[in-house]
Amino acid sequence: MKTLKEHFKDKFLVGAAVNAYTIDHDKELLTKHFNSITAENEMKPEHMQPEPNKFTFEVADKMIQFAEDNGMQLRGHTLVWHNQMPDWFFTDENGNDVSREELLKRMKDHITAVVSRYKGRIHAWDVVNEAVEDRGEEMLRKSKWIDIIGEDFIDYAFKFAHEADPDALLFYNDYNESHPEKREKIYQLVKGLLDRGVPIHGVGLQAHWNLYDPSYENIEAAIKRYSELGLQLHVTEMDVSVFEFGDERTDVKEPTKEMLHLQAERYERFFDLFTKYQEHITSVTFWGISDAYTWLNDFPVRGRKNWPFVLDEKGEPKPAYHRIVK
Ligand SMILES: Oc1ccccc1CN[C@@H]1C=C[C@@H](O)[C@H](O)[C@H]1O
Repeated sequence: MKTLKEHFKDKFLVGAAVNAYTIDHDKELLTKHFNSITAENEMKPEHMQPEPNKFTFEVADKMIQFAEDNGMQLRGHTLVWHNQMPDWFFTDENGNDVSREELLKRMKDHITAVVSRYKGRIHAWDVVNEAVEDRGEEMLRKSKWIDIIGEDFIDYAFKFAHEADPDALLFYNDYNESHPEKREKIYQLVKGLLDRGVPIHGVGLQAHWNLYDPSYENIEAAIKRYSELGLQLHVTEMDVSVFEFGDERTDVKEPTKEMLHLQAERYERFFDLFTKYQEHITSVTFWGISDAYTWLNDFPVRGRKNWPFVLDEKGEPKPAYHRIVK
């Protein structure tokens, strides 16, 4: 039976999100199936610069070394986001918001320190994560970034990253990327960046999907729409939850046969779409390695187990695996 990376080797990279534990514990499974990794949390600002001018690179250094030692690429995640930022980033010594100039300096210093450290070693960066508002008239979500700097915080983030590593592929990354309303906002945001000459090279589709949503039609429409921008597309955080978003039931202690069957159906159709658009989609990353661990065990319901991947809790292929590696 072919491994994931073997089966898709002529189509796109196949990646997995890793953490400080799985990079060691799941080394064999990682090197068997994947040729790309992403740090699930360890390269986010709260982990990379927890205190002003105090960078903690140890785990990230270990991950990039693991990737290079095993012929893998590494996707940097993420430089500018409204979540998982260290508290100090937006405030002065009195706890007040810093000025636009000061926050731009802190943004530049963070991006320059992190991106230049891994210059030429990190294949792609999620420069800005989840800046678009899900619903309503507003294009961009409220955040300390937009409150203090303004809407051009996004332009600056990409410019600083490009200055630090001109060869890195720079991505805008978001979830609910296939919902028509948000799709159009993401499209307009990225088109605006391109029109202003901002160095952006790709759109990251997080692909946090489930057994019921989004529709194949909406996914295909999103892939086609983003492809019109002429940029690379990365599926960056794929998982297929067995629960519909908003379903907070806690009575399911293991996936039912029906769930596994529907999940296999969905995964097959998803990867058929990725294959159909492989000239645009150059990387597909699962937001974990196997059902042994997923962030969905705690989101949106803390402590509620989920089984979103194609490898089970023992790292063995599930029905979905056999429908995509066919
Ligand atoms: O942040 C969200 C809020 C609501 C829905 C989905 C998301 C997805 N957000 C992702 C999920 C997990 C984190 O580890 C990733 O860094 C983030 O990009």
